Amino acid sequence: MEDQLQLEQRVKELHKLLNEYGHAYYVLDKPLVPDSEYDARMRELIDLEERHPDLIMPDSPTQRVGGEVLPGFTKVVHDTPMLSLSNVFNEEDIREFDRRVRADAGDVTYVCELKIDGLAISLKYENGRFKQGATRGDGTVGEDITTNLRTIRAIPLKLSEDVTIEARGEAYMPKKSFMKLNEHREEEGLDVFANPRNAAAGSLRQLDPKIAAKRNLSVFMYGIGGEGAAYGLDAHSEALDYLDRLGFRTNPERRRCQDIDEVIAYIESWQDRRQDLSYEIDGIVIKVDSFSRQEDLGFTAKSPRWATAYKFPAEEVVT
Ligand SMILES: NC(=O)c1cc2c(N)ncc(C(N)=O)c2s1
Repeated sequence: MEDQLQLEQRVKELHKLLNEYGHAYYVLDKPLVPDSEYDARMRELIDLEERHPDLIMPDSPTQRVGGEVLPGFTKVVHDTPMLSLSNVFNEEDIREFDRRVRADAGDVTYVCELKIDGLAISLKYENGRFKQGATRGDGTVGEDITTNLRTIRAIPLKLSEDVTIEARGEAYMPKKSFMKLNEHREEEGLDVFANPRNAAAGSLRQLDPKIAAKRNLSVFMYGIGGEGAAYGLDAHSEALDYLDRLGFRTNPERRRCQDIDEVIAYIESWQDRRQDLSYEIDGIVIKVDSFSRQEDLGFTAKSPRWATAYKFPAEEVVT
């Protein structure tokens, strides 16, 4: 008869190990141990929980893939709207955006980020634990896809601090996973997905989380819902670093730019390099960094006036 206390101790140790290994592998893309070691520890935890179901905790790494198939998705009203971005298409538009920003807010610095071609999501945590995940929907009302988002290993079930926060970002399917998925679908005589964004959206709209779990989705988180100032943050770049510290996956290619010339140089540097990325991007997001400058600028009916998205010219499809 194994000692109950020793069992609980070992389960806690395995949670800690698997969360550390998982964070390093799925969030930082820097594995700490070979896959064989990760799998062996996961196997040990699954066996322990099968023999002692009383030891199964809701945030155990084994509990990412829920059992039940949902009858449908319930609606979620976002605490603050998930707005869309205005678009710019060339250098003249970008300079005009900068002129308008400086007319109302004076000299500003910007943050440039890769615009991930996936679907926007909202993740809510209470006291550091993942509680609810939703799609953007129409910006005001989205769908509760918590059970599907729990299967994405780049989404932490428990944060490094017991904070109550909403993180916003993009769920996406890596290019390699997209190619493999379409090969399988072709072999099975199923319709193929037109692009990774549709494949990611289709995967997260599955009512059976076991299907979403097999689609190898990932995320990049890029904002905090509500007032960043509530967390003692003065700028978007600080919010991104805070999301990192909490355990979220953020995109490492972000760049703070002192002026619009640096923004334009950054955009030009990605014009051709984007095909080297393991995920699709459809542009570059440009944001005024300071939250107080953002407040000076405010919003139009549907978009922030302190941000815009430069869209790459559509790639000519080689037929
Ligand atoms: N619609 C939006 O507000 C955004 C959409 C996206 C996107 N698809 N990818 C990256 C960012 C970002 N890093 O801010 C944003 S922001």
